[in-house]
Amino acid sequence: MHSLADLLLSWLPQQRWFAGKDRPVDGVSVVSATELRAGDPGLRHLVLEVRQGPVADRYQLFAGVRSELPDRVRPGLIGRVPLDGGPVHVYDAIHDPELTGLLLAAIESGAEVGPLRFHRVPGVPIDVTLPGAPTSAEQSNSSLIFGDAHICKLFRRLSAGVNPDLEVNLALTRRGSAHVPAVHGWFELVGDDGEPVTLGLLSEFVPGATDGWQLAVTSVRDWFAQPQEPGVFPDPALAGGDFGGEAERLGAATAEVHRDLAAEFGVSEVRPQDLAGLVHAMRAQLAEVAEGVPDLKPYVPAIGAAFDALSGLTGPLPFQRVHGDYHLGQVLRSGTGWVLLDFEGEPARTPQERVAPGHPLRDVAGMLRSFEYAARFLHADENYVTPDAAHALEARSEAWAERNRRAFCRGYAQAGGTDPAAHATLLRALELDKAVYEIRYEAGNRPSWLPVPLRSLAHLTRR
Ligand SMILES: Nc1ncnc2c1ncn2[C@@H]1O[C@H](COP(=O)(O)OP(=O)(O)O)[C@@H](O)[C@H]1O
Ligand SMILES: O=P(O)(O)O[C@H]1O[C@H](CO)[C@@H](O[C@H]2O[C@H](CO)[C@@H](O)[C@H](O)[C@H]2O)[C@H](O)[C@H]1O
Repeated sequence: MHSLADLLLSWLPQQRWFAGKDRPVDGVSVVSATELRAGDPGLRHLVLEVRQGPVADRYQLFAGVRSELPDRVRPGLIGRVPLDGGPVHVYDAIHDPELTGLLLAAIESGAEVGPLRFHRVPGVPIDVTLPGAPTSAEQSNSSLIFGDAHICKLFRRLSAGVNPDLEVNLALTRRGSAHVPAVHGWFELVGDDGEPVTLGLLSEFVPGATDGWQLAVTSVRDWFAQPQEPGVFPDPALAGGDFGGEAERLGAATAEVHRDLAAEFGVSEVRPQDLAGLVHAMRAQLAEVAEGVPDLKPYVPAIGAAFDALSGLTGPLPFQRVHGDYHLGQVLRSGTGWVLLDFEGEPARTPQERVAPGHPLRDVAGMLRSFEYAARFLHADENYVTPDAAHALEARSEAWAERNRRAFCRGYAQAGGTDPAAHATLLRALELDKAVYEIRYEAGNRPSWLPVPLRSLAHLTRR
């Protein structure tokens, strides 16, 4: 029988949340194990150290332990291992409602178990009988939904310190922002040095909401299905599932959140001549990603030129705390408006980079990239679009992306954000930088999606 570490070697790279799929895993070890429940089923919190070449990343796993495995838990199975004197099944406990409830109970009671500390925001009622079920969302971490009351995000790859998602959400909740779900609690691991490592965030669940990605892709499908009279290109505004109005409102919500972030975390003025560090970082990422993904190489000169053009900017630039990884999957349309999620920054960046102040147009650029993704991602699905049809649909994709880009930027500027139209050089460099990041992200996390950002580079670099 294999050891748990051996089983994890092959199990981890199959998980959506595992961020190192572009490199072989050399070794896995358990560096912290905390028993949250003894018996059958049992629950242990594990911190795993995963070694890949010179890099060692830490991931967390809530490991369920059972002698017999019910079918509902089977999707999380890691394998059978010798433990506590007998062979037992070990599995990812997010699939086991008998165990997920223990997390909510620990937050409710403010429990301390070994190095784990659970916190509850005072005054928030928590019904500990609610079972937690995993979401089916396309995401980098894992989340559990408890009834229609709470959602608990388990950060998978761990980094030292307070996670920026918790830090920013606490600040915006305190400010009474209507555009973030209220924080209900969190939990962390406190190391021997007293430093916390945020492990999870419990937030208000926004019921009946749909995320921006689903809405946008539905709109794109409707638009692709819109009939066309010979020689007359249809107006995307007249398509049944038009997203333009929502894109404009999303732009406005984004500007309001930027205003609140500036008020909470401050604004510093960066002189154009001080942008050299930023350009250097953009160029370094470009070189690194092109090395790993040769298909990026033909675009390197055009992208590099767009970065260099930043040296021609004039006037001080306001830098502030931003979302940092802004896209359509990070926004929910609730019954009352747009809600922003996941202020964790880009998961493929270092913790320092994730919290570094940036120009607010960085988020605008992220969302514009997302419109490009939504407009073209169906092209990568050969069951939906044959290579010939993909060519014919390109004009439709272009029109959809353009309409929603404009609407979003209009909403953003009208609500008081920096006018994107007046900062074309900066916006272009930020958009290309985001596209390069996406190529790295897709190679490491979802290799089958790699053609999506690669294909859109042809358009971006021609603009
Ligand atoms: N407060 C919430 N209410 C309802 N659904 C949510 C909430 N927070 C997250 N979700 C759902 O979970 C998905 C992933 O959340 P997110 O915070 O972006 O996680 P990740 O960091 O793993 O990408 C979202 O796209 C959304 O569908
Ligand atoms: O998991 P996070 O939401 O923190 O962000 C990472 O994963 C995203 C995908 O889940 C990725 O976003 C890219 O794909 C989206 C479609 O799935 C698209 O809307 C985004 O524009 C595109 O960047 C994101 O880059 C990554 O950091």
